[in-house]
Amino acid sequence: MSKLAYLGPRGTFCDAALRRLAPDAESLACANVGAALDAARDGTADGAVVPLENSVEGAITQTLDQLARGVPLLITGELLLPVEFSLLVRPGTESWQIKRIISHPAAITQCRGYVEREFPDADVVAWPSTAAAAQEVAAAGSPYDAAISPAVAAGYYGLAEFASGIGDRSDTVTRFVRVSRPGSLPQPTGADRTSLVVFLRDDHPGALMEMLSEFAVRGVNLSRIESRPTGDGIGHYFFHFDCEGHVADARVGEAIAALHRRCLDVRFLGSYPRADRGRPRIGPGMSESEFAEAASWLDRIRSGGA
Ligand SMILES: O=C(O)C(=O)C[C@]1(C(=O)O)C=C[C@@H](O)C=C1
Repeated sequence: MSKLAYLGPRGTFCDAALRRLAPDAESLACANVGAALDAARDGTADGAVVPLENSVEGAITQTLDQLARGVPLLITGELLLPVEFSLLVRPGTESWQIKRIISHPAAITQCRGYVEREFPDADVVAWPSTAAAAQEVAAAGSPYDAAISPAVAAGYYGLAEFASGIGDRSDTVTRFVRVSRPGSLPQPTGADRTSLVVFLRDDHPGALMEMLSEFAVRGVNLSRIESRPTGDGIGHYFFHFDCEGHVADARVGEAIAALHRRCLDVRFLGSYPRADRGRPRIGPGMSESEFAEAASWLDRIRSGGA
């Protein structure tokens, strides 16, 4: 049975994502995303399940930065998980007693409207995860009164659901990915996504456009682009890309190879089935058979044929 690390403890959205992505896996709760990825890297676990982006909050930058550096890991699967928040309290807690609220920063931001409306004077404090917040509120003598958390954590930690559906939007989704140490890639399914990190060779006019054009001229649709600071001063960035298709597809493989030629470094983060099963629209001249035919035509003319 494989063991997967995740942002714990039991009851986080990450826990729910892991159970959906790998129902038979053993799970290893970690204190933060970095620790979960390190467990996958050093072999403590066979892989990890981590949040990558949220439909309201955008990128989970901690995950992006950790995947871009250090020992490489490959994304082997993704899941879109609807996220619904509840306010969890110790049983018997009344509204006027809720003065200190804790949760994961992403959860706090997604419930800002509710908290400002219902508890305008409360202190809101960031905690490592939603379920860690629930666990803290349940602990004897905790100075905190309420946790923004998935409802399921109430059962795990003996809390009561003071309010449910407290997110500012009811249709929020977080995209989670499963990562593993490099090995074999998931087979192409025709509905795949490829993730990459690109470090520029130098900063010059049009550098971003040159990268984008490698995808555009091969008819590869991008589904996400994110710039992240390298840390080497203001104005220095690297880029995360998600594109439609699998590295085994000629158009995707050639686009990535072109970036490898032109850029300082390209970190391949994996090709894996899309959670929404969406298939790319393949423009004229961009199909596998057309790439293959063009390659054999080139071979022919290079060897003197017509
Ligand atoms: O704290 C959790 O429950 C998590 O799984 C983390 C996380 C996140 O990193 O965005 C996941 C989904 C929600 O957006 C809030 C928190």
